[in-house]
Amino acid sequence: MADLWQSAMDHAVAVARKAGQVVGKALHDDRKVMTKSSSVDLVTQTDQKVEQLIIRSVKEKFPTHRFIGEESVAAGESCVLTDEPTWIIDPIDGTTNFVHTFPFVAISIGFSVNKEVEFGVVYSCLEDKMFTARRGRGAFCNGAPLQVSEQTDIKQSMVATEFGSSRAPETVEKIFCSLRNILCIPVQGVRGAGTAAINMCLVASGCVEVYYEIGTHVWDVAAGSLIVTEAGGVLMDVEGGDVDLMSRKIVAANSKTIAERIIEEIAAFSPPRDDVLPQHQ
Ligand SMILES: Nc1ncnc2c1ncn2[C@@H]1O[C@H](CO)[C@@H](O)[C@H]1OP(=O)(O)O
Ligand SMILES: [Mg+2]
Ligand SMILES: [Mg+2]
Repeated sequence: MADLWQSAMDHAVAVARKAGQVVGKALHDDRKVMTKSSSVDLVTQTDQKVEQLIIRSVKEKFPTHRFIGEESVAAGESCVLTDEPTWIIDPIDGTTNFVHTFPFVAISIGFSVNKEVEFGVVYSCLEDKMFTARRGRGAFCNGAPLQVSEQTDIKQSMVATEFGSSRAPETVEKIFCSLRNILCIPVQGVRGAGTAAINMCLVASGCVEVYYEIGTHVWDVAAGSLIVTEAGGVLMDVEGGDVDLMSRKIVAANSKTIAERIIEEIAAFSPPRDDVLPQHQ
């Protein structure tokens, strides 16, 4: 059903662009903040409004498709990936950035069939960069092909990561342990855009060699995962195994060499998986 997925992808691009306009407008007049799991896990009316806008628009065109949306899961819906065509949506990836007007905010839409991501759309709306990938057909930014960096030396590499939303002392300890180990390899720099989806697009674009994080959710990484692999990159678990998008642990790198080198330095921990209740811990 290749043609059907292409029309779904075209729809995803169109609705992501429309969502980006809503986000861009709300940046100036509608940033009323609420909290979810903790005082640093933020949500706004715009997150909820944009998710509803996307889901409504997709349902009209593809009434049988399923959804996993960040804000729907936060409202109690299940987060289980089946073999059915499923839209995996993060309406605003980078809500903390949005609230502070820090200029990296993305709409992330992944689409999976038989538990495999068929296409991914990440719209970095404040930069007006539309990142797209379709399985087997490459990754693009505003239509231009993307290619990961060719760097093989970790000491000449840039690393992206985030501090996440947990402030539990044991978690913060592990995050800083990994960060210190990696900084002292030494690598040339450590960066974080404040959004998992854009960090993955930075790997796909060749700006950073590797992004790793523990604590991401499936809606943060579904679309970006295909953009990275279609740009020639690799995905792994932080402990070296195969990536599992529900496991909340991800390494996205330009190569297996760089991924494995970073993994040596990561102090791993295991937050509750996305597909077991309760959500959002
Ligand atoms: N305080 C915080 N700092 C950074 N990321 C946070 C965060 N709270 C939630 N996150 C989420 O965790 C992801 C991975 O770092 C981010 O892309 C972001 O997605 P969100 O904006 O969609 O919630
Ligand atoms: Mg997110
Ligand atoms: Mg979000």
